[in-house]
Amino acid sequence: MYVLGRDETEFDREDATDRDAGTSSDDATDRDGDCPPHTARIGSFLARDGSVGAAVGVDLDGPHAGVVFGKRGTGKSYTLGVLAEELAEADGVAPVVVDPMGVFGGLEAAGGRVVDPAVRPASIPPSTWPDLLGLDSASGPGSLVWRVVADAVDDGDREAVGAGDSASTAADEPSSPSLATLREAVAAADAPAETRRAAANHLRLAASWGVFDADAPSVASLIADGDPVVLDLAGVPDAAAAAVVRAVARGLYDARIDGGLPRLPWLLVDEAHAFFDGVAEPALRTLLTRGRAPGVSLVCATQRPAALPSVAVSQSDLLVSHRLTAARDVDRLAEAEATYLAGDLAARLPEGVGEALVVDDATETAHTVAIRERRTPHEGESPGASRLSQSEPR
Ligand SMILES: Nc1ncnc2c1ncn2[C@@H]1O[C@H](COP(=O)(O)OP(=O)(O)OP(=O)(O)O)[C@@H](O)[C@H]1O
Repeated sequence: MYVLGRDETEFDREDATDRDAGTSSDDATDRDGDCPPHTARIGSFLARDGSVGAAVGVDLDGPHAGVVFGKRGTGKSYTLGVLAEELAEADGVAPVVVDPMGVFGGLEAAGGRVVDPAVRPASIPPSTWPDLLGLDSASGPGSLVWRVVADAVDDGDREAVGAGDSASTAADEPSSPSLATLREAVAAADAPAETRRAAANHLRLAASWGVFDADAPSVASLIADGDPVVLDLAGVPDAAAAAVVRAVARGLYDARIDGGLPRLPWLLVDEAHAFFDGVAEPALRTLLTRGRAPGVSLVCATQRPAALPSVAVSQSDLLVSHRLTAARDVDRLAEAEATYLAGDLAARLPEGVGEALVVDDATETAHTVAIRERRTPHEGESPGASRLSQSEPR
């Protein structure tokens, strides 16, 4: 098997080129052979004549940053699901899937759990709250919310220390005010009535999102057993979904820094473009630029590569691109600035669903890969009129 993302693959680059072209004599053995430990088998090399070559895996021994690109319906979510299945079976890792479209429920067949996301208000920094609520932080209501959250979090920390909580317990499960507590603090604040009313209204709106819970379990405790956790964000308002992604991304990073997570977490984010222009952005950026040091992997899938910051591509050591056609999206791919990608990139992107150009920074190679079929159900079928007319009673 050819292992992407691992500096010392079993084969040298020349060998990989042979395999890419489907000419290696032991292709069949490799295709059907066992998967080496700490490797995710994602598919097989695909030759230009359409023949399938050696198996291709992704290194799971160390952390990675990756992107999965492709036009609608080319197989991005499916590919993310294949990776999640492999992570479900691997030792020492823990996948968390951000599922904005509700298409990863099939991972339950791989031992996964679909959870309604819950976030402690304290896991969103006080300075971020005005933005989260759509308030200008320089405005009266915005600065009031900022101040009230900061005071409530400080009070909570003091109480935890006063109650004799050990530092580590406080770090694992920091106490958090509830939204009701925050609203009470707003009502009692020394501020004009109009300011208090506006701040309270925005907090009430946030409560209606249904994702804030002062007693929500930490993400580290959710993934303690290593089984996949699917955060079902279907139907959750954009701002609330962004808050969830922020809290989870930061929670994984902090848990690894604090030593509170014995596994290497993999955060797989579908429809990732939706999270790079809101409150989740700083946490995702942290994972992209600094996540690998403590062992946190991030894989972002999107149909709109141009909507991701350049850093998403420049920091990724693994790039999987299904078909793209828009020039601005292909340009973002080209920002990988890899000399081995020189030439007409758009022309190198495979046409077929489930086929991808895979760029591996570790070995500085690019290959066409046919992503393998899912073992668990994929729920991302686009609704088609023909399929609907078959299932609807007439
Ligand atoms: N590797 C594959 N093997 C077999 N079928 C696949 C593969 N990848 C994708 N498909 C098929 O293509 C369909 C679309 O794939 P998927 O839902 O992943 O698209 P997508 O790129 O995420 O689309 P969208 O942008 O609309 O979310 C799947 O439902 C599945 O039927």
